[in-house]
Amino acid sequence: MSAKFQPFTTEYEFDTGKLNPEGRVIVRKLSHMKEMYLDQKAVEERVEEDPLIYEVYNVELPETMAHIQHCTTILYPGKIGNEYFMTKGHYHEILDRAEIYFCLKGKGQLIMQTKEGDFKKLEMVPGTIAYVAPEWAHRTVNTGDEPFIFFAAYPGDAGHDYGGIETEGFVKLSVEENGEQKLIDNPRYQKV
Ligand SMILES: O=P(O)(O)OC[C@H]1O[C@](O)(CO)[C@@H](O)[C@@H]1O
Ligand SMILES: [Fe+2]
Repeated sequence: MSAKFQPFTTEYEFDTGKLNPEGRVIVRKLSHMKEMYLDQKAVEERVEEDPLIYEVYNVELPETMAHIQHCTTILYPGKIGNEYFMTKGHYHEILDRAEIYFCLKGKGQLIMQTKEGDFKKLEMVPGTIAYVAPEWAHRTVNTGDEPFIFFAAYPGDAGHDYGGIETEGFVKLSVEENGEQKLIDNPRYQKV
């Protein structure tokens, strides 16, 4: 009797950060996440141009606990107003599912929070392995001037819950002020 699922490899392309085969690709432009940036005037000014913010290359696997989802994310450099390009960010639908990030290129931040309002920021450069512990929502931010690329792996059944994050965002926002990166309180955030 043979196992139901066969082992396989996927190739990481060092120059682009893409996977081969590409798998399931998620493309997020500004128009897909307009309400997530604080400066809505800056959003309106940029939305016609609709900059590409990030792409995720997902190895296609069943969404069950038996599997380990894995993907690369290419988060482009840029800002909307003074807020750095970032991913949407999410809790896992099954809240206590963890995740591992491995930074491959560029530099950025991993910002995290719990439903109780705890907040944590980790800096990521090539070689950094970050552990997103169970119950922490996670978002990445590109604070550099080249693509920020990382590999992620997480339990197959974790799912994505964008709930409150789509409407009010994270506890803190990552912005540039006078040429310096800063975390500021998010005026829209309310503890659920
Ligand atoms: O789902 P979001 O928050 O838009 O961001 C995509 C992120 O989620 C993951 O696909 C998995 O949690 C990451 O690899 C990726 O960066
Ligand atoms: Fe996740």
